[in-house]
Amino acid sequence: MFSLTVRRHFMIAHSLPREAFGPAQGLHGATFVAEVTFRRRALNEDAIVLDIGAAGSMIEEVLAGLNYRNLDDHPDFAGKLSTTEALAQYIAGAVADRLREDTDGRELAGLDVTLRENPDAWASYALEFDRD
Ligand SMILES: Nc1nc2c(c(=O)[nH]1)N=C([C@H](O)[C@H](O)COP(=O)(O)OP(=O)(O)OP(=O)(O)O)CN2
Repeated sequence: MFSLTVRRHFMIAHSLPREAFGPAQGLHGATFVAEVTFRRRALNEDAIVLDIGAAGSMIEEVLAGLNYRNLDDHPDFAGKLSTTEALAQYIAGAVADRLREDTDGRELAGLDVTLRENPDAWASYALEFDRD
């Protein structure tokens, strides 16, 4: 299995209104580093998993919908907790949607999104693609 990872960052504000989150129940900001790993069983005819530039553009498109937003007001997170884990799942789903629109992208085996909150804490979500 081959993999390619491309990294970008984005900034958000949000609150996590559950007792478990202590001071983070209040509105606070976060700068996340998003690492998206694309997995592929066999390289394409250009001997790559995916073009790095194309992968970066795809990630930027997805993150543009989150960057500088207060996620408490974002319709996709209405009634949901925008935890690092939930954000990783959301980004993975949105990147997967874009890959499905691309003939070569449909050949991928899956992807992983790792979101780093800070150098000591991160969360990941893995998606395996069904092949019919
Ligand atoms: N599993 C997760 N735990 C926490 C998340 C998360 O997304 N997933 N998020 C937060 C807060 O948003 C923030 O990032 C950190 O809050 P904070 O209370 O400052 O940090 P800690 O929980 O590490 O420290 P405490 O000692 O509990 O205050 C929190 N947790």
